[in-house]
Order: sequence, then C-alpha cells, then structure tokens
Amino acid sequence: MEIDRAMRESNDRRLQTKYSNATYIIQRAFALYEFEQVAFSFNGGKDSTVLLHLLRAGYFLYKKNTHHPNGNQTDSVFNCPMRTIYFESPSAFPEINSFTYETASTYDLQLEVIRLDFKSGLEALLEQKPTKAIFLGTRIGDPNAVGQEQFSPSSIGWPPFMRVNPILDWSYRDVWAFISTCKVQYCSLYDKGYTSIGSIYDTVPNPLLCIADSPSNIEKFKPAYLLSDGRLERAGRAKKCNPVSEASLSDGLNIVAPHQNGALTASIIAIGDEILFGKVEDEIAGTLCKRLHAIGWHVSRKAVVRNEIDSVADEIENRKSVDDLIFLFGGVGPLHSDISIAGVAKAFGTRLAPDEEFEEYLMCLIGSHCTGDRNEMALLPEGITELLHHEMLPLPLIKCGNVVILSATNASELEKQWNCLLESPNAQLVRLAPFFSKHLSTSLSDVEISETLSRVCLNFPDINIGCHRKARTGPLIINFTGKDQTRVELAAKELSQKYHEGAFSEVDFEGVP
Ligand SMILES: Cc1cc2nc3c(=O)[nH]c(=O)nc-3n(C[C@H](O)[C@H](O)[C@H](O)COP(=O)(O)O)c2cc1C
Ligand SMILES: Nc1ncnc2c1ncn2[C@@H]1O[C@H](COP(=O)(O)OP(=O)(O)OP(=O)(O)O)[C@@H](O)[C@H]1O
Ligand SMILES: [Mg+2]
Repeated sequence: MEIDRAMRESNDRRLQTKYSNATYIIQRAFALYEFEQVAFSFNGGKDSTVLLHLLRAGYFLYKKNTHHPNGNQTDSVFNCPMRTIYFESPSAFPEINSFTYETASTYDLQLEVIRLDFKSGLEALLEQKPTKAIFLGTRIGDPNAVGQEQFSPSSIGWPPFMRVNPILDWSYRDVWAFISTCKVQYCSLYDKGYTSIGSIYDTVPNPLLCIADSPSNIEKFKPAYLLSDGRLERAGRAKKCNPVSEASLSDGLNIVAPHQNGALTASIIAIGDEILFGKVEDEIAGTLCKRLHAIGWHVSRKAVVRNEIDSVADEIENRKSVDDLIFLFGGVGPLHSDISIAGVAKAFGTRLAPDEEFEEYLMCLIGSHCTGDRNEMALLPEGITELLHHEMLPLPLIKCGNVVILSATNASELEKQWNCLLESPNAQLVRLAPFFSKHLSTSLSDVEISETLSRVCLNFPDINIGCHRKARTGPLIINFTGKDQTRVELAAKELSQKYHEGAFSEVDFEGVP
C-alpha cells in the first residue's frame, strides 16, 4: 500500500511517529465500531486530504492485522470504501468542490452529499443511517479544537456521535511533510497561496505568502507549504477571529497597563519539592527580587510550590490578575517532574500544543533527541505563548500571558536571562523610576519606638517602613523605601526628631555606618 510504504521508507522520524499514532487511532476506531456505522467527513481541504490517506493506510493496517495477517495486502491501489459525508455549500470554492468529487471517485469513497448546515445535516444523517463515529481532520490550533481529544463525543446540543480526530496533534508543517512524502494530490488553491480554506466570502490567499515585487503588479502568492509559521495558517480567513488574539484580548493578557512612573508588581513562583524538603537552597528568587527592585518594581509575593500541576496552576490562578508579571522557575524540561508548563496551561484553561518555532530551536540545540516521540518540550500552552528571542540565548524564553518562564537553575544563569529579558521589548519588563532607601540604626528598644514609628507610618503611607535586626540583642535597623527621595528623608527625619540626638545613626542595610 503506497502510503504505508512511503512512510516506512521515509527518514523523517517525527512524521513517522505522527503517522503511526494517527493510524493507531484509526485502527482503534475500526475495532470499536462497525464499518457501516463510521463515516469520514471530507471537504477537500488539506487536513481532510491528509486524513483520507491516513484512513486508507489505517484501514489497510487494520485488515492486515486482524483478518489477513499473512495475506498479500501490498496492492498499491488499496482503498477504504468508507461512507464519506460532504457538506456541500454554494459558498464553497469551485476548486474545492470539484477536488472533493474527483477525489471521492478516484478512491472509491461512498460520497453522501449533504446540503444543510452541519448541525441539521448531522441530525438528518443520524436519523437516516445509524452513525456512531465520524472521522474529522480537526487539528490543534483550529478554533473548534479547544478541549477536544482524539476521541471526543459531539458537543452538547449536537446529535450524539463520537468525533474521531486522528490528526489532532499534527502541526501545519506535519500536514505538508506528509503530503510531500506520500506525493498525494491536493486542491489547487493551496498552490495559489491559500493556507486554510473556508468559504468564498471569508477566505483570501494568505497575505504572508504574497510576493511583494511582482513585475506585472498583479498580486502573486507562494504555495501554502512555504508558510514558515504554521500558527498563521488562518491569516487569510478574513472574517474569522484568530483565537490567539481573541483569547489574549478577552483575558487582558500581555497587556501591561501603561503605568507611567507608577507601581508595577511581580510575583515569583519557585517550583521544587527539593526546596520544600530543605535539600536545596533557592538562590534564584532572592536574586530576582533584587533585580526587580533595582528597576523600580514591587515584588508582591514569592512562593515555593510542589512539582504538581495543580499546585502550580493554583498559584498562578491566584496571581495572574493581581500582578503585572509572574516569574516562574523550576520544573521546566522533559523529565517526569517537569510539570510547570502544564501547570501554566491549566491556570489559563488551555491545552498544550506543539509549537513549531520552539521545536526548531530545540532541534538545533539537541538535534534528533527531540524528534519523533521526544518532542514533549515543544508542547506549549496553546494560544497564549510568546517566544522571547535574544541572540545570547540558545533557546528563547517562554512567556504565557503574563507568566515569564525562566529556565535558569542558578543565580549566574539567571543574571544572563535577566539581561536578555530587559532587552526584549515583548517581555514588558519596563524600567520604572528607582526606589530610594534610607536606613537608621538604633539601640532603642522596640517598645520605646513602636508607637512613634506607627504614627510615622500613618503620616507616610507612600513610604515603605520596615524593620530588621541581626540578633535579638543587637541594634534595630529601620528601613525607609520609596520613590520620592524627599519623602523618604522626611519620614526618617520625623522619626529621629522625636528622640534625643544621637539615638539614630544612618547606616547601610547591613547596619554598617
Ligand atoms: C462532522 C462534523 C461534526 C461536527 N461536530 C461538532 C460538534 O460536536 N460540536 C461543535 O461545536 N461543532 C461541530 N462541528 C462544527 C465544527 O466544529 C466547525 O465549526 C467546522 O468544522 C468549521 O470549521 P472551520 O471554521 O475551520 O471552517 C462539526 C462539523 C462537522 C463537519
Ligand atoms: N463542508 C464540509 N464537509 C465535510 N467535512 C467538513 C466540512 N468542513 C469541515 N469539515 C471537517 O472539518 C475538518 C476541519 O475543517 P478545516 O476547514 O479546519 O480543515 P480542512 O478543510 O481539511 O483544511 P483547511 O484548514 O486547509 O481548510 C475537515 O478536515 C473535515 O473533516
Ligand atoms: Mg477548510
């Protein structure tokens, strides 16, 4: 069977893994449902074209593995004569329409044409013929894929059937790699710059494929397979909203209010059972606090949580609408305990989806170790992920909504990433007016100064007034911190004036004069 052979002979391990997973799902469906009760939803688009050939291969493998394990199943025109539904619409492109009919005839598909909308059409279909499962070419990144699994029952309010999505985890690039590896025919619109095809009213060629300097002044487009960033495959679907921007706008993500000189707050989340066991000293959070303070940010919370998806998600959930940025570190990578990114996805109510751009960086860094089965590190929260590039970083940093994920494991790695973040405009790590501090040391007892100090606090709500001491019996150091130097000085003066001369001396934070 030509598809199976082409895939076996391919040296694209990653695509082979996708292929074997997809054909496994297809074989499971054929094992679970009677052949006559399963349908394929085909519309001539690239995704359903890929699915058609996977169904042919999956059916071939199913037959080979169940009925005729030793039979000769290598017939290159092996077909899957399955029920195929096509919702034909007057607003479909004629090229799509004719490709659908031609392909159905080439591959002996039993075409059932439905001229109703999806929901009513499916209701009518299920009334006429028992249909338990329908194969769809839905892929992650499609607006309607959110929340779906490879087997997902139809939504509430829809007629009951199982949606089977064998290529749910396929990327745009996987689709074109498969089409090219197996040399299958596809609708001609994809050679004219269309990258995802809806109706004639809402679809134009993808502007990202436009050839700018066409000599004839007529717009020309490169073929769809040349689109390098698959996340933009729907850029030609004019009237439909991009789920990424929709989600980020409705959540207010990525939009840090333009506080002129005001307060921006950050929280820091360390993930690590070892820190909680007391086995590892975390040096990153402390360094981050210093760096944030130095650029005028307030740190509102520093937390350490367990290597558990729910613990990470809960902590982010609590902070994501309170703080302007959340810094997260620990639990990032391919190990079983590296659950931080899944926790971020859960906190934002999204799923992990392959990020092709990040995967490319991983490939450059660790080569074939991250291809095929081992691309888990390229699964990033869908619709909310931004990559923060910097020439000094071998891998871009990941920002999801307002959560910045640091991969640093010690203070010196952090310093490097911090400097890159400062230079990356998308990190939104803006420099604010600096803090001024004054520290007074005294041998007065806590009891002696507490009442006066409380009054100063009331008079200077804009100044942070804190106290610390190195030992119970040693001097007390009082810290005045704020953005207005004059107010800081005034607060310190108001306190010292209430006591005899020499009761306070100015020191640094450590208490050194
Ligand atoms: C066979 C079939 C089953 C569908 N089942 C559902 C469903 O259960 N729930 C739902 O919200 N939409 C369902 N839809 C609609 C799709 O989610 C989606 O709106 C449609 O494929 C159009 O996708 P597009 O916007 O990418 O063109 C179904 C569509 C088809 C063809
Ligand atoms: N008019 C239709 N008739 C039958 N099935 C459809 C129709 N429209 C969508 N589908 C099903 O929904 C799936 C997802 O649709 P979608 O438009 O995202 O993919 P596609 O049409 O295959 O490719 P493209 O994204 O390039 O348009 C299709 O693969 C197909 O299974
Ligand atoms: Mg389509």
